[in-house]
Amino acid sequence: MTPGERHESVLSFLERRKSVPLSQFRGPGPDEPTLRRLIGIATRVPDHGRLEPWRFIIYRPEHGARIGEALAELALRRNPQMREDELDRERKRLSRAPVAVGVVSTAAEHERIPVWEQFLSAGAAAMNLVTAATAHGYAVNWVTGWYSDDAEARAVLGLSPHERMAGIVHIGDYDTMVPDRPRPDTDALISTYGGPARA
Ligand SMILES: Cc1cc2nc3c(=O)[nH]c(=O)nc-3n(C[C@H](O)[C@H](O)[C@H](O)COP(=O)(O)O)c2cc1C
Repeated sequence: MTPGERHESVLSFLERRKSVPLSQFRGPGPDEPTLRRLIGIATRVPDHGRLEPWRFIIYRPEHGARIGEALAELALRRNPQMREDELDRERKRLSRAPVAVGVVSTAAEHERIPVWEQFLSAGAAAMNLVTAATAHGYAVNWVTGWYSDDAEARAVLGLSPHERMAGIVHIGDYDTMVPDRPRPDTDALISTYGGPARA
């Protein structure tokens, strides 16, 4: 990267990037070296204080099936009225894609760096993983769920009590381009501000 060097193909890619519905995922998805490269790119994010307040858990479908079973058991304990189709959804949560990567926020109180900023860095890492995997040609979808807000469920997913799941990034192959969803009206989101009015 040199000053002023323009990466037009990257800009054009970012203008078109979109997620693929999980129903369209198929194998084989990334092999281990490719996945590790993508996760390496995910770590290349702004990180105030260089705390590295994130880590990554790789869930392959064979492990995802076992974890899903435990999640379904827990979900049933939380809500004994759950229907069988809902339980089945829990069972399959981590085995719907060739690989799912848990982007874990390890944020902790720090004398100088707010926890909020550490959370944001984990979100940036998750987005970098989404972008990198999409750029590699994979189907990608960033999902969270009730398990992120449930301490026992987080333990089932391999998290320590103080950790939070920023997102589970599903990665696989796909065959069909999906239509884009409506995108925000950027002009409506942008303003300029010159400071408070003087009395
Ligand atoms: C933190 C976070 C959590 C999400 N969790 C879910 C989820 O649990 N279920 C879901 O269907 N979509 C979820 N999404 C949205 C999907 O990623 C969605 O497919 C995405 O917004 C599509 O937009 P894109 O095409 O710009 O990637 C989540 C998004 C974010 C940022």
